[in-house]
Amino acid sequence: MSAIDFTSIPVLDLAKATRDKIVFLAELQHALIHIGFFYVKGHKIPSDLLNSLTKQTIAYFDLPLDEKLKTDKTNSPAFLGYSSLGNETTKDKKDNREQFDFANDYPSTWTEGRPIYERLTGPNLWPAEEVLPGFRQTLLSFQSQAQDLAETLIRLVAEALDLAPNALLDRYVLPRQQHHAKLIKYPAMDQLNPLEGTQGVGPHRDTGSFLSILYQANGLPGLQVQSHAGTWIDAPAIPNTFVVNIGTGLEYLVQNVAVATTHRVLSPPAGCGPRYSIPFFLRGRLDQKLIPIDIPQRILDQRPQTVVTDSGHQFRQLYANDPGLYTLLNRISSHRDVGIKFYPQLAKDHSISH
Ligand SMILES: O=C(O)CCC(=O)C(=O)O
Ligand SMILES: [Fe+2]
Repeated sequence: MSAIDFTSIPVLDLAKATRDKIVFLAELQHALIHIGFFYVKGHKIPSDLLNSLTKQTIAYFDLPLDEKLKTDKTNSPAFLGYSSLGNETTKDKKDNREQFDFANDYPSTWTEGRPIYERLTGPNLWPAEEVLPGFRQTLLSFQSQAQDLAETLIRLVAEALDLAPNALLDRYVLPRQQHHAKLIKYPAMDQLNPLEGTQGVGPHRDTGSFLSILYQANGLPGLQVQSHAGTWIDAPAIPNTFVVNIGTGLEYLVQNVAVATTHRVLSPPAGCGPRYSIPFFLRGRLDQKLIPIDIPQRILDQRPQTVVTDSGHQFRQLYANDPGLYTLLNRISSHRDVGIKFYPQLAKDHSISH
């Protein structure tokens, strides 16, 4: 076990990043190296926008199934749109959540002969405006503000590791890159088939991304983070904050000195109603190999020695060598119906079946 383990998740105040930067960077450095998770308060995303986002999220999932299926992911080679309850798996176990994936609204530009992962960039599937007035605009506004926040944070992450502020952003994140976000609904246990278990989403590390920013929209508990010793620590919703965590891409790039910590979501207890949450994932560019960067030795020396994980996930060298193909294969194995429809050969070559 490492010398410094954690029993709770720290709250960092972004306002301090300008007011008292040295202290802020020291707190951030500690969170990156020893926890891999932190809350951020003092951000600039207006609460009015977040309240509208929560309302739109609930309204979307309350639509009749046939309306939601008009935006079904099986219509999107970019894996955007709706996936129904139990349609996603983590480590071959069914997750009990419904989702709507969205991203910066870009057209698809892939043509035959271009790298296949370029098909991951493509347009959103929106419900008709008259069905959910304001939905599209609210989500895109959140998407753009969450991206600004993530870019601010990744600059501060670089500084906290004694790198130049733009060392990560300029090289590894493209200005017009398509980043994903999603609306998620986790039904409470009394709304699920008892045989389905209590896995909202199973233990995992965020793969194929650098930073995740999570808004716990209606304040329900369920998110848990695994300490180095293997204990599950609650990460309850704290008003006016986001939960931030590190993805495996960034972990690899910085020689494991920022940890991509394992986490999971338990279905809400019976009687609580559903949990709604909205993560945004800052993705590294798909065409840029990941080559670990130089980090000062005094920072490397602080790395935890042993970290227990229930994730089962091993870093795959393919991610570093070909982030685009890796990201695509990851999406195919999480959403097999979409993968088999649009990428049958790849799914076959990698033994991905229903
Ligand atoms: O919904 C949550 O609270 C966490 C979601 C999550 O970890 C994920 O989708 O990667
Ligand atoms: Fe996650």
